[in-house]
Amino acid sequence: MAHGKIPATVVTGFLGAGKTTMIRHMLQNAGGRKIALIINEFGDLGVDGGILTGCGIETCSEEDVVELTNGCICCTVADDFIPTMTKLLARPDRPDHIVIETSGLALPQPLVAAFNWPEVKTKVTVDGVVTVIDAAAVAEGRFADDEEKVAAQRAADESIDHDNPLEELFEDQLRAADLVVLNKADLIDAPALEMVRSEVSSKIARTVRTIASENGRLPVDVLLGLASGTEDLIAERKSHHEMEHEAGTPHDHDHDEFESFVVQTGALADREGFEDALPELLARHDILRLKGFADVPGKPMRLVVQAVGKRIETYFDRPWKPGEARDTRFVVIGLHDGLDTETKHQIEAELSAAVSGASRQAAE
Ligand SMILES: Nc1nc2c(ncn2[C@@H]2O[C@H](COP(=O)(O)OP(=O)(O)OP(=O)(O)O)[C@@H](O)[C@H]2O)c(=O)[nH]1
Repeated sequence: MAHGKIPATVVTGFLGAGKTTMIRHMLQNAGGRKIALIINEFGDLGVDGGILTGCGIETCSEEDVVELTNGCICCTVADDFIPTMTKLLARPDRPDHIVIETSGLALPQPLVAAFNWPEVKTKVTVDGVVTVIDAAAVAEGRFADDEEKVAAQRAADESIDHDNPLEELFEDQLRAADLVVLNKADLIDAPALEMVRSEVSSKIARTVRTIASENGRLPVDVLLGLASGTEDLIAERKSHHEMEHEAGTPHDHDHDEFESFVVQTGALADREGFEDALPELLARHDILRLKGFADVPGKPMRLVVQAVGKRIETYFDRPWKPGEARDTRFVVIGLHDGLDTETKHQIEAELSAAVSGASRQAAE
């Protein structure tokens, strides 16, 4: 597109739903489109940016990835997102499309609303909000089990309205959607998938397209080119937070509900033992998500570690660069209440033991 507004796609979705995997597939199949990627990463370590820039795709140069590392878009739109966008738009090589991956913990509404800011509105339009969900998790009822109870409680008592923030966040992400991707369809059967589809539809007042995917492998034309102009529609897709404000019950919108911290350990001496130990370690401390990179001695490649619930995945993504520190670092994300300083130290010690193989030796 030589002139006119640049379309921007906002990819949102819960932790570990498969946003990065989908975007990576999209970049690999961009079909000549020049896509600029903005990543809003929760935590100190831009792991998703690292994974995407490490993908080795010709069309995906490191300069095209811009990371916002200081927290949720919702709180940093003014001082972080807008300048990033302005900088991107000032570049001589205009992208054909902008893709923004939001943090798994961000509300999409404020971000989409930010496209109405004067500096941005004249140059960019929101092509669509694509919400990726982990259909396998939803099929297990992970965001649905207490729904009625919570709704009833909320109606009865405003002061407990954040008792189930994960579920609210999930619903807010669905409400903002122009397209919902039911990812991880490979992990469930057809009836379960249909159940998830109708549950998703029941949470969205409008008719929104849903599409099943495995590892985010969807034709790029399905994801890009929705031409929704969502910035003009987002006021109708209110989040719980916005509705509560309008109801005149301002509350402490506290991102401290979630907490992330970075753990740096020694090199990964015992990959198998580490993978075996990890699910229990995460469950023991109610960790929502762990991801990072590891140095496996003797291997020229960097090992990516991904963990969501019981599912652990490790793979080598790219060689360590000359001069790059072969660090082993993980971002750990959990609920704020469950992560006091003592617990963090405990997690750090347990991760170090698992990485070094000490925990396996102790068990034997
Ligand atoms: N079985 C299966 N696994 C998947 C699928 N899509 C993604 N995964 C895996 O799920 C994990 C999380 O995927 P990501 O793409 O990192 O998820 P994300 O939404 O970017 O996660 P956050 O960055 O934490 O918000 C990875 O281990 C993926 O390989 C899928 O369709 N099926």
